[in-house]
Amino acid sequence: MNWSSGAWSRIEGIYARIESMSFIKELMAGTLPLEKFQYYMVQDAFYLDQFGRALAIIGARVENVEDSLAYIRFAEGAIVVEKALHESYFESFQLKDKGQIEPTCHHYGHFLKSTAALDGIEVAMAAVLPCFWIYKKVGDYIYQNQQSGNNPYQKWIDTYAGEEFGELTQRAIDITDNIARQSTEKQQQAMTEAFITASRLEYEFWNSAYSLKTW
Ligand SMILES: Cc1ncc(CN)c(N)n1
Repeated sequence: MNWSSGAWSRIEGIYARIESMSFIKELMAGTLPLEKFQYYMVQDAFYLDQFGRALAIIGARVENVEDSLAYIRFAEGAIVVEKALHESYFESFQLKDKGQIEPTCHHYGHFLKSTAALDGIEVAMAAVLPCFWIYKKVGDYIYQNQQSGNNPYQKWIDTYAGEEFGELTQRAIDITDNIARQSTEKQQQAMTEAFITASRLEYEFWNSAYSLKTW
């Protein structure tokens, strides 16, 4: 069995809880209060900045040149493509003040950057994987189950349910599985721990947006 299949089986409970979160249900129905989506977007702009840097650190550290290039491209994608989605929402909300980073985003971003910089490269790759994989799953889940055709959050849904994001996700899974094959059992366990932590933080990220959590 690939490392990724085993790791995903460890987060099935967390993922099931994500699908049934109020934030996700209301996003799917298009009824999520704008205030909660705006909070999420502001925090996510801070998040993407940190996620992009974590990916760039991995790109700089990984030995294989093709893998290095892949992570550098992932970093570019997070900063350019996903941020463009945010900019379009900021524009339509006429949001000028980009606010401040709140506790969950602060914790998650720093977890990713410190793991990318200080842990084994295989652990760093495992830590960033839920950021791709959970979003792809959630995007597909919403896309396949949404009822209303007039959803203000459709652009967000289409981005993560889209083919392009699916290809990036698969590439990240494949590279991480490949490095897991070259890792010891102890290293693989550390990878799984990092994968679980990041998945918990994905849950907390949406949860904190729903409760508008501040310092
Ligand atoms: C918190 C979070 N995690 C993941 C993604 C998708 N890269 C995102 N935009 N925001």
